[in-house]
Amino acid sequence: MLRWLTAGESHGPSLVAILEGLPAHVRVTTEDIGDSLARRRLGYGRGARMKFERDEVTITGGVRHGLTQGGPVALQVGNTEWPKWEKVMAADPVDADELESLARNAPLTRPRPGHADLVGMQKYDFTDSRPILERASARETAARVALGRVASNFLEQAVGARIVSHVIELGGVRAPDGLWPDADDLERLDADEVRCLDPDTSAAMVAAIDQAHKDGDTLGGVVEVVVHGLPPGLGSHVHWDRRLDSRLAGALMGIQAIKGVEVGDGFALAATPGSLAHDEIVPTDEGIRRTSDRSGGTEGGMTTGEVLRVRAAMKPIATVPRALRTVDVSTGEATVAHHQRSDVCAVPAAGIVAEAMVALVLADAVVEKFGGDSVQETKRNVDSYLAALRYR
Ligand SMILES: Cc1cc2nc3c(=O)[nH]c(=O)nc-3n(C[C@H](O)[C@H](O)[C@H](O)COP(=O)(O)O)c2cc1C
Ligand SMILES: C=C(O[C@@H]1CC(C(=O)O)=C[C@@H](OP(=O)(O)O)[C@H]1O)C(=O)O
Repeated sequence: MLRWLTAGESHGPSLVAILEGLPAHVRVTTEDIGDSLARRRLGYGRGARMKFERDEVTITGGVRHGLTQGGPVALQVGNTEWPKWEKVMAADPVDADELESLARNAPLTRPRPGHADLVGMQKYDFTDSRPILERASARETAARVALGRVASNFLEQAVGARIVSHVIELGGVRAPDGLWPDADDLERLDADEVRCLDPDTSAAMVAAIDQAHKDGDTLGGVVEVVVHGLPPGLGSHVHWDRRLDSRLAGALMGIQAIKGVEVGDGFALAATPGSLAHDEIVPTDEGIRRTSDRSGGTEGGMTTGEVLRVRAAMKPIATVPRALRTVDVSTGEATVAHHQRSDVCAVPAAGIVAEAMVALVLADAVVEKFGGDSVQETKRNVDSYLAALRYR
């Protein structure tokens, strides 16, 4: 079993993360993780913070000379904003007069609709939304992406699986159906401002972001994560919580602002007659194959060996510049929500976070099915399973 955990606040000194349960000999370096973190910062429509926040990653445990050692992998992503927040976010008590003199520390009493602010204050008994928004912030996704890179290196080295995401809808602009990337399209997608495969759609998405920016508004969209090279049989049909689709859906819904998940053609299948909704099975010279990939590479909660496709729908950024109505909880008066800076659209970045979550779930499923204390052992187990597969 793989376990992972993150800690840290948006303006604290750093985020930390631990991944436990990976075999030894997974090749991974600080540079690999830095590359993945840089991909999360790409994307047209992100706010001011992305221009000056750097993700300073340090691996602090579990890796030696570029190889995992079998113990928990621990890492830290430094927040370069920290010096400005040293007092406001200090772990130890700070002199009350000094704190009061800091404009940055003024209590946030106008909770933002669409954020954890209000309900978090109610639940955790705070009169200031700072302690809530610091942890609810999607800054935390940097830690997940860092762990996701370790998991995805493992998947590639043990199984040969490769993960890539793309944006299929943004601000209501939709890419043509039936278009999904090969693993080799990753660089091309990263070079596109909104990580969309189709250049015309990409241009329309960029225009939609410009318009939203002008209007003081924000946008959401849909990302699709595509995984090539998975063996059949990850997950299981035998129990709801062992189903891979259920585990993937939970992981994707666990990303801030994700409000819907689809596996394969998802909701569209609900409106399709059964004769056209499934992937027919045919004999070919290369063995048994499916004629299409509407199911997104899972049947009965298990991978089929076809391309895995899962989608996540992100709501528009909740800190809307044209601020939304709220209540000032210190007075009970109607007012508008506080707004400083924020992203206009973070859908391309959400795709990178979704890749990380999918990588972690799949790595867990691989460890569960194939075991192994070294990657070599996992790979031998995968190879022997594939060699013995009936009905290939
Ligand atoms: C990559 C990424 C970046 C985000 N950036 C912002 C942002 O700049 N401003 C904002 O208000 N919300 C941002 N969000 C979304 C909020 O964190 C999210 O709306 C909030 O957690 C509440 O959503 P929930 O109800 O789904 O948790 C971002 C989300 C993601 C995944
Ligand atoms: C810092 C990141 O994203 C942040 C996520 C976020 C939110 O409310 O979720 C709000 C913004 O932060 P701030 O309120 O400090 O401007 C984003 O920049 C990041 O992705 O690294």
